[in-house]
Amino acid sequence: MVSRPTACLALADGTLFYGHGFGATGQTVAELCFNTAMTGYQEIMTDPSYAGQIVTFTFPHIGNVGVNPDDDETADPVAAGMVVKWDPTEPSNWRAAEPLTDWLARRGRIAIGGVDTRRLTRAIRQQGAPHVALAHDPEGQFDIEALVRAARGFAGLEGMDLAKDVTCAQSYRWDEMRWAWPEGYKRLADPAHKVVAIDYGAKRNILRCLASAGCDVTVLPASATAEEVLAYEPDGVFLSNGPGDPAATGTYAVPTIRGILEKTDLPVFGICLGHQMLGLALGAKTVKMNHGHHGANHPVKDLETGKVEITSMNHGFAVDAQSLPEGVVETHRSLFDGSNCGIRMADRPVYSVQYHPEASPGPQDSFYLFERFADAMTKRKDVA
Ligand SMILES: NC(=O)CC[C@H](N)C(=O)O
Repeated sequence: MVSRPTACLALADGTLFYGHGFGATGQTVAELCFNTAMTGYQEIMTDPSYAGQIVTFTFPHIGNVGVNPDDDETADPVAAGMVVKWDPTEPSNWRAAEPLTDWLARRGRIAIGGVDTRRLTRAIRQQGAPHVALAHDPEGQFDIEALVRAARGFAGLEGMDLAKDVTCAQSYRWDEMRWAWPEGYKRLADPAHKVVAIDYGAKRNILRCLASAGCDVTVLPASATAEEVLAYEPDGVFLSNGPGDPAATGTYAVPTIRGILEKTDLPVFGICLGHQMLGLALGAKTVKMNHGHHGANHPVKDLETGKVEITSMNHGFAVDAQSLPEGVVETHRSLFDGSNCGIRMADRPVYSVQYHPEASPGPQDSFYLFERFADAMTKRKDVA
């Protein structure tokens, strides 16, 4: 139990969790979710898809391997804060460059330790991702009423376009491949395919996976138009993951994707928010889930082969499989709750998945999806 609380997590229904604050001091409001992954807290905290969310880690030992310069999925932590069971211990790992606590403080992120994360996780499941306020004060002074009011005042992720906040400001090239110990990340020597990746909040390991599958990647901001994408004369188009409500981002992303689909026969591959963008562009609908899927052990069935993949997931919205129009096939389904996890156009190499084949963290069962994208680009060139 906590001896002297220096942090307080207030749920909008008035439930309070006290604990030890670490990282930055101050107060933040967000939606609260839980992630069940046993590794990869640094990748999770720096996944841009967590913008607007505080992450409860159900795995109790968080922080024990510190943080290092290689595992950031983007330049800064993007999750709004973190909730853990045990206060982080001194890091013990050959890759550790800094303790998690210092890293969070330097980057302005608030965390709370000493929380009964099992009880909190049950509350999240029962209430559906609650709105919360998290405060850290070394003096332990909390205005509880104001905190609960702040939690209630959070507008929620529905209707929020957050991709515009986390996308790149300018286009850039990416040629770094996956980690090859002991040399570190390798550079792509001889790329076979030119790919434009639209960045709604892309994780770096997705770009590394594309490069490792033989793609010379140019990353464009989320607002790119079909004309801007096609000006690069790509062999294929990739749609990235990202935060917020897909319907809100779709207002400008969908016309771009439709333009690409109407003007070309290019292979298109999307992941997570990119999957939702493709779904919307093809005429499907997206829905908000109760508490979403966030973890590294989610079983997904490939409906075409019958094979089950263990996948990494992080999403609070989903494509409604009932809304898929004719000509669009459901390819993957969650074995936890039956929700849609993949689609493709029946007659074109245009496909997407709700989960994360780049892992980071998580199993790498689904890397074949990057190779499938590369194969589709090779095939198209062979026909031409
Ligand atoms: N990882 C992602 O791309 C998340 C997509 C979307 N923001 C969701 O929560 O469903």
